Amino acid sequence: MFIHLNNGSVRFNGRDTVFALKHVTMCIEKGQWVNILGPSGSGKTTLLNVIGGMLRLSSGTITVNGTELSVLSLNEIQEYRRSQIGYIFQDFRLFEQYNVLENVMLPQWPYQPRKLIEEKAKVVLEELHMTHRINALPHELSGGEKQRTAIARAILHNPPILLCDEPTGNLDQENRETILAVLDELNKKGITIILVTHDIEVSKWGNTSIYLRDGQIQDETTVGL
Ligand SMILES: Nc1ncnc2c1ncn2[C@@H]1O[C@H](COP(=O)(O)OP(=O)(O)OP(=O)(O)O)[C@@H](O)[C@H]1O
Repeated sequence: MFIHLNNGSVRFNGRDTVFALKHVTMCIEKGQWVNILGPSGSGKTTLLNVIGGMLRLSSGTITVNGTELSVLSLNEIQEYRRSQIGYIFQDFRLFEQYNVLENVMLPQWPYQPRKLIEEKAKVVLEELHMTHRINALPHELSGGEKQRTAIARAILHNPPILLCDEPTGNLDQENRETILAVLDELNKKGITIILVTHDIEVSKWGNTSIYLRDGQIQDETTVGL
């Protein structure tokens, strides 16, 4: 099993104690595209963050690609995130002062020679039909172009897993379809996609959908085909 969450719970101890995930068990096979649906506050982003190593479980275990995340040190978790995970967001999270090419290259700057990163970034941006915009600043881009830039940045290091948090939430219908088609192409090349959405139309894409309510998977959900 590529991703195996076993009886995983997340408890936040703030002013109120909140169980964002409650004893969730699920499996995801390599190369799948899994949508996570559910109402606001149901635990979707929490689940994504647990898989991405941004958040530790309060109890239970999660194993990704043979590695149990709870036993990793901080450095090992950072390395896990760097090698295994790409992440895209509804609000794109581009750096406004940098152009498209620089935005794509930035996360890899500490790790590889600049020239090599630039070559790779240009290839990825060409695949995403962004070559004509590599010098543009984020505020000069359309929403779809911003998200294609964010996708290029997220996949530059060839992660096996792409986590998508409402990736089409800020896009019109045409751009939504374009971005989903881009994700579909990446998925066909083998990347595992886990996508959080409110939008039932988006869930028509991919292999399967998980419905969360109040931190738990709903009964009718098909988990792991
Ligand atoms: N850092 C935190 N501290 C305390 N409670 C939190 C924290 N992060 C999330 N929660 C709570 O955990 C629950 C699940 O939150 P989560 O963000 O995973 O939901 P979601 O399904 O992604 O919601 P939305 O669709 O609104 O983004 C919510 O009740 C939320 O208030």
